[in-house]
Amino acid sequence: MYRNLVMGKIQLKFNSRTIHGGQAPDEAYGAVMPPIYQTSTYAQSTPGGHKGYEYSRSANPTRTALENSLASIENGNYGLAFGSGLAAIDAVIKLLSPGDEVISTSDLYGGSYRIFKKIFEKFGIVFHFVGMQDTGEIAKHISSKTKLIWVETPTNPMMNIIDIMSVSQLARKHRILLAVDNTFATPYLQLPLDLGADIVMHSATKYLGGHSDVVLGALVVRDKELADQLYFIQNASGAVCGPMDSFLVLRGIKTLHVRMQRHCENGRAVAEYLVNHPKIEKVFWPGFPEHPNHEVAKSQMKDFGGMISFVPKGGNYQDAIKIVEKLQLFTLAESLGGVESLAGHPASMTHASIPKEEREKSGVVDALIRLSVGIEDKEDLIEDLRQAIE
Ligand SMILES: C=C(NCc1c(COP(=O)(O)O)cnc(C)c1O)C(=O)O
Repeated sequence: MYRNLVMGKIQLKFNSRTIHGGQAPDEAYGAVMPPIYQTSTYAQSTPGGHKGYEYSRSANPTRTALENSLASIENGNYGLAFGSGLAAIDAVIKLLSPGDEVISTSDLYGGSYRIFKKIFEKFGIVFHFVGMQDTGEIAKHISSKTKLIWVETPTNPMMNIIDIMSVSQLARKHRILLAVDNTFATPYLQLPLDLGADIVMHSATKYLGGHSDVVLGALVVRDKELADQLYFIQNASGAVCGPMDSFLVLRGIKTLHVRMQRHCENGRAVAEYLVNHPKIEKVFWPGFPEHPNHEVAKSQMKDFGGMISFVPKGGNYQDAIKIVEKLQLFTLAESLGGVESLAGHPASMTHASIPKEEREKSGVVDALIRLSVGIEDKEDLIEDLRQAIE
């Protein structure tokens, strides 16, 4: 049970669990960092006579250390690691059967929309995309066929906030699984399992890895039966991550708490600069009291993160492109959550797989710019934005 991780007689708090959670010095030589077991197979003294590992798709000691760490930081009992965030999502949807229905937030990562619509609809899974800022809207779409509610909060890229506890109460009432993509917030800011979710998912490519040097996905659950179903899918489908990537995310997690503090501090400074800028039309950041669900954000988040989206005044496609091309410290690139600040143009990059009329319904207009505010000096970040927007 990783929730109550104890070292000796000390019940560890979150920051300590990012460093020690799920890990102990290696039994062989006392290595403090879990070794990278770069092996696909393990000697057996007789068929089945192994030391708990027989083939690295099924289990690998470095991946096990990462899965234990993931369970520990999300207050779960079981962690699972995959080759990417979308591979983790793939595993969750494979819990379902043809004819089952999923209610998903209508503002979500473009790749998540794509795997739902372009991959799993072909196998008979029905997806409804709903504005989830009001839990009542979700309830209107529940039927006897609804088996999963898929939440991102904050959402990518409109920064909508969804009330996890409220949605979990609705899901539980109808015996529907609730999965929360916790990529933008991370467990430093938000603990979906504590708020009633059944499954937490991460693109660990982002804040958990934290250095833009690995692609990896994660799931964390508390229920053993659900964990066993997901471990079966993980092994049977085989979309696992390797030991080197597992090591990189293990190392990233160790500084998650200090990095998130700086992401939040810099995020606030950038959001406040933009919202007071005469050439900026609208800024989307859950830390503003004017944010539609700011009170929900305050109730379920420790702080408001480093992800921000904004629209330049009178903005169109060209205005947005001109700004992102002029940025020098913010790097124009896909992805988010690394130590370096990144800028993106969702309409033509991360959300290009969503049809224009569909994405514009949730506010992803051609002029929208998304920022992943890193941990550089905030004065430099603001100067970069000033010269790009002027
Ligand atoms: C690459 C980007 N997003 C990946 C992502 C994913 C997919 O994770 P991958 O590790 O890229 O497969 C899932 N959920 C959220 C909220 C995400 O943001 C991006 O938004 O730039």
